[in-house]
Amino acid sequence: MSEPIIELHELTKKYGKFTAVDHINLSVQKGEIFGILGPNGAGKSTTILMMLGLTDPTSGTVQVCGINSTRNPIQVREKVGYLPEDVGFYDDMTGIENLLYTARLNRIPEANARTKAEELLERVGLPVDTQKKAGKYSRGMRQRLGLADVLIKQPEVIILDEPTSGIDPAGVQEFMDLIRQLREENGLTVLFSSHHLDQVQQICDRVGLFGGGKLLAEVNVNELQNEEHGLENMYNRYFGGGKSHE
Ligand SMILES: Nc1ncnc2c1ncn2[C@@H]1O[C@H](COP(=O)(O)OP(=O)(O)OP(=O)(O)O)[C@@H](O)[C@H]1O
Repeated sequence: MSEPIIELHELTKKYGKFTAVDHINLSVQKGEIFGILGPNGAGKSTTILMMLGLTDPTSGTVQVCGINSTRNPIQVREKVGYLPEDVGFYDDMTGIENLLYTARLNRIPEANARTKAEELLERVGLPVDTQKKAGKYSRGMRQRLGLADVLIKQPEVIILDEPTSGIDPAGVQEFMDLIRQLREENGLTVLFSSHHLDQVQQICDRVGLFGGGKLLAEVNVNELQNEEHGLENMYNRYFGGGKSHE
């Protein structure tokens, strides 16, 4: 049975006379991996910011886990983990120290926090007892630590913005497998915003194509399964252009 966990209704954001997000209606179901695709300036980030309650809509509504993000931004952020493209850490602290810091901010009891942090480091494939400071981590290690940092508060929804950029191909594959496992084992709902069409096609159940502030189409990725570049062809039908969407 499907159960909507993210619901946008006529969601609109204007900056002066400019409409960045234009009457978007969308329903993402619990346990779905939903892709957000579109060219620069399509309104993807603004939509995500409204989901997180970090910017207010001009009109329309956004609900996540049944909570109105605009009216109750703090409650929403307790349920939603957000991994931005460039994660910020305390660079002079180790991975586990960073996780414990986030755990304290989220009022996770100290005793549980250490066990949880160690479990998560293992889960994302980072060494548990290293003295290496986060400032010395490679890009791929930072993304893995970012994912652990998002997961420590046990969110119901995670929003990943270009999570694989700068990671080598083997690392990308591991990262994607991990996301899928998290959905399967924990019933996590994932919003995956990326310009990498092949990754989106590989991991997502459905994809929303954003353009000019509008949700132009919702694509069921299963229906493209037999087409090697199915999503890319579909993207090009809407937005034109060549192979790269970096
Ligand atoms: N604070 C702001 N003030 C004015 N205009 C803004 C503001 N934030 C975003 N915009 C405009 O709104 C439009 C949508 O921006 P948004 O960042 O949501 O696009 P995006 O799809 O996330 O793009 P990208 O792929 O480049 O991240 C853009 O034209 C942008 O210039």
